[in-house]
Amino acid sequence: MPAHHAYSDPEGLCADLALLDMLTAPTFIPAKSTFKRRDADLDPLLLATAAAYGPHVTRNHYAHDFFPAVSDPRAEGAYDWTQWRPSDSRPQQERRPRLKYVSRQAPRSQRIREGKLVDEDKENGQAKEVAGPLRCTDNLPLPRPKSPVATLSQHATQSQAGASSAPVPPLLEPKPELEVKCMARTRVPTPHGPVFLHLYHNNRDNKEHLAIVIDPAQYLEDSPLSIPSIRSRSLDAVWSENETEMDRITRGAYVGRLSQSSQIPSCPSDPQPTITTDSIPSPLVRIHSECFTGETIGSMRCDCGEQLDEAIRLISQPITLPASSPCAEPVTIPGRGAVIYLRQEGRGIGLLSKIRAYNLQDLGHDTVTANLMLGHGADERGYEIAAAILRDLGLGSDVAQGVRLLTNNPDKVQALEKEGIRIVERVPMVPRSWQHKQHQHDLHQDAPKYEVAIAQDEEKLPGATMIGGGAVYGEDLDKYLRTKVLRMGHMLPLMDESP
Ligand SMILES: Nc1nc2c(ncn2[C@@H]2O[C@H](COP(=O)(O)OP(=O)(O)OP(=O)(O)O)[C@@H](O)[C@H]2O)c(=O)[nH]1
Repeated sequence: MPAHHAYSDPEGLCADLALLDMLTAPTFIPAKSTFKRRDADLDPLLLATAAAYGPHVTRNHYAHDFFPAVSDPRAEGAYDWTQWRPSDSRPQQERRPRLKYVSRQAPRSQRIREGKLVDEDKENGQAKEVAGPLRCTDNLPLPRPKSPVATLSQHATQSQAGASSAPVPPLLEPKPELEVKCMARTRVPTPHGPVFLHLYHNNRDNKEHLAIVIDPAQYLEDSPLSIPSIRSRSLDAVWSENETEMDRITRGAYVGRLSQSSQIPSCPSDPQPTITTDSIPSPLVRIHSECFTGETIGSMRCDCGEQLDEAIRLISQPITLPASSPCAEPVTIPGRGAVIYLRQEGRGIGLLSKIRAYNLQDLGHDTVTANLMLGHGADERGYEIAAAILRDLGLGSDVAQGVRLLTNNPDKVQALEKEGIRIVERVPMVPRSWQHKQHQHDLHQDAPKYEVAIAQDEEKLPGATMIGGGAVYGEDLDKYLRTKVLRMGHMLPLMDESP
């Protein structure tokens, strides 16, 4: 760069400023006129702009220190010291004008917070959307700060109090109190019977988590017992004064079975019967994490597809209640419960990392080590949103019956209990191939390989996901399940150790 890149030409200066304006404007503003051609060896403004597009420099930082010569003519390399005299006798206006440019962009951190900027995915160098709460047509209450970690005034007071005072916690932005809202609900017929699919938004992440509610008793006009329906409070709420009955029905806030002849919007105040008999078991609930490979393309590296189907099947099983007196008939009620389907692909590490982890597994590492080698935790999932969805559905609260949780994972039980969900029983999820193996073992010692038995027995069984009513099996799956038991503490007896 020439030592004296002078802005003695005011026309050139204006053109540069207009160009900078255009390049740093929050939205693209087409140039009003063409820019004057200048033949500097290296134009510092263009260099600065190019540099600002690099990975670690934001555009509004260029004037601070990247090209110090722009704002300070005495900075290193910027000033021709051979011209220096003890006192510069030239009048002020003859000196080189200093370029002062103030970007109109907010600081990068603020733009990221406001969701106007995409952050960089450190792992693959691609831009990714910054996670932020979903905002669209919903009317979630404004986030309320819980108890801030440390306020500015606390910081000021404590730092005045001197070094002996208690350590000041770092200034962190308080997380907004978690809110979930069921945006829509609809009936979906499945091989196991009808389910109500609920789609949730929340103010913590930008994922669309789901609840698959199994409660066909809601269709029955004369239910044998008064059992409370599993319904979303946020869905049944009135969202605005202007909401019409048709608006409510379209988003799924209706009762009974929707048809051309039955269109009854629900009411937030619809009375819910309380369970009067102890003999009705608590609803069966599964918290399931998304697994594209297992659920959609039938991967047999894991049992996720099978587990999703098995959970819906188990929850949909009719429940036979014991007869209340020797001469009374036993009563059968439809199955009740829900699968909360969390978008936490790959135990929270995402599909990209999970695919990479599979390659590491092919090299001989187990699922836990593969995650760690990629710089992730063994399990990065959280269950606050699942708990909030359960509460919204009236499941697992203290006043309600509590839930029976379908899982082998001790972390899930602990995390949900920490969130205040009452778990009255843990129901194990035994892999179907292990159930078969056990069955074959019980029948006779030299049973055929369980894979063959499974293929013959269950090939045609209908079910949810690509796996349907069948079972996944094979070497990959066995390794996966063993790692869950041996390294993640899953409560499942290993086949070779069971009788
Ligand atoms: N990182 C990683 N994630 C996997 C792998 N295989 C499956 N997953 C993910 O593991 C999750 C499955 O977990 P869940 O079905 O909730 O079950 P769990 O927590 O293991 O325990 P259970 O409730 O006992 O089934 C899904 O998000 C899958 O995508 C793998 O090899 N690596």
